[in-house]
Amino acid sequence: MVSVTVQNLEKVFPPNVYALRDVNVTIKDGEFLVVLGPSGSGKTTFIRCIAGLETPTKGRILFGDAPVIDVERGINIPPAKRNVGMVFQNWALYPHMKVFDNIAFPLKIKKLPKSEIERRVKEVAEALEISNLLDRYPRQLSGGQQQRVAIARALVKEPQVLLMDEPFSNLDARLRISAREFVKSLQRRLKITTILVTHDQHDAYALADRLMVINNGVVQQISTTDEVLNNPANIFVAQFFGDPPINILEGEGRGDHVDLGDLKIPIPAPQGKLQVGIRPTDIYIADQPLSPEDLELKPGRVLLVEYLGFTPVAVVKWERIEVRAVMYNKLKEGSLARVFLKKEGVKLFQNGVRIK
Ligand SMILES: Nc1ncnc2c1ncn2[C@@H]1O[C@H](COP(=O)(O)OP(=O)(O)OP(=O)(O)O)[C@@H](O)[C@H]1O
Repeated sequence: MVSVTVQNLEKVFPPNVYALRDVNVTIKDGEFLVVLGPSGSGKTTFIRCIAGLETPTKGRILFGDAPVIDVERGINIPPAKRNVGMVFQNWALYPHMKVFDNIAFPLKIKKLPKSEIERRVKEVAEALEISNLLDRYPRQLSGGQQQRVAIARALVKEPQVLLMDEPFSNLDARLRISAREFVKSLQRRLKITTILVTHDQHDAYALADRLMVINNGVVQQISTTDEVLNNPANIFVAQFFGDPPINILEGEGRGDHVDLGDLKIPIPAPQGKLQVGIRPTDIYIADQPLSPEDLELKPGRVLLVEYLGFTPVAVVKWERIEVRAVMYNKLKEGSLARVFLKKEGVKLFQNGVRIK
């Protein structure tokens, strides 16, 4: 396997759409990188540039030490010679071919001997637990099975790099979870350098060794999922990654505290307007503090109790401000609640950029 190094990558679509701006990232040998961003952020363009299906306007990409594209030096290795496996959003199986032939297709193009093709298709089918499906047509398979066939077809070439573009988007919620587990354990087993693109933060959280968050073609942050969650680089990242979503409140820095109007939080903060980010897991309703360091705020009114996953989260209101807070007791809507804050979880932003 290889590392993938992306340097100063830019893609401008005519007349003037900047799909990618100066992207720099190195994906280590055997690493699982997830690229997370909203619709239109440049994710597909990024992965297609790596596959060779799109030609960047600037920059270079190396597999190990070897450039597969270097715009300035005029190097552009065609997709078939890059030895990448690609799984597309719609899986792109050939409907008129049986599973065996779908998987065998990339090897037939390479004109490998029949016996070799047979051996490799059987091997990959076994690894993906679809040996019993080789005689069926794609329409005779469930979504999860079709996805495995698409992955088998990507892997049968024994690629150096596996690229997956929204591979779970056609699966229902339950299948999605088992498909994620499957992809993760397969990647661990094969130790194949993998880049997966998704707009779904749950995919990202479940799969990524490292996460690259992108918006408007600009990389916002590249780090482990925990680091992105606990130390988001800016407000966009803080709001885009995290479930339940982070509370963002307008405040005023006053040196030794932040003034939120209804509440004053005793943490050091530069003078002036700022935004305060508090994850619902860092502000909670309970009968007593979970830890002696946690700060008790003024009691707030429980406006609403909602369930995010199976976790009860309350919308708490003071005079003006409202936040979502995890709930550890069974208070009814309308009750006055004791509210506690984990001060170390409070994040401060100025002009959208993280300052603390
Ligand atoms: N062939 C093209 N011609 C012109 N503009 C394009 C082309 N392909 C993509 N774009 C534009 O480039 C930007 C990035 O698109 P891209 O498909 O990479 O985003 P994405 O993050 O993958 O989005 P989605 O999640 O919706 O698939 C968008 O503004 C898109 O409209």
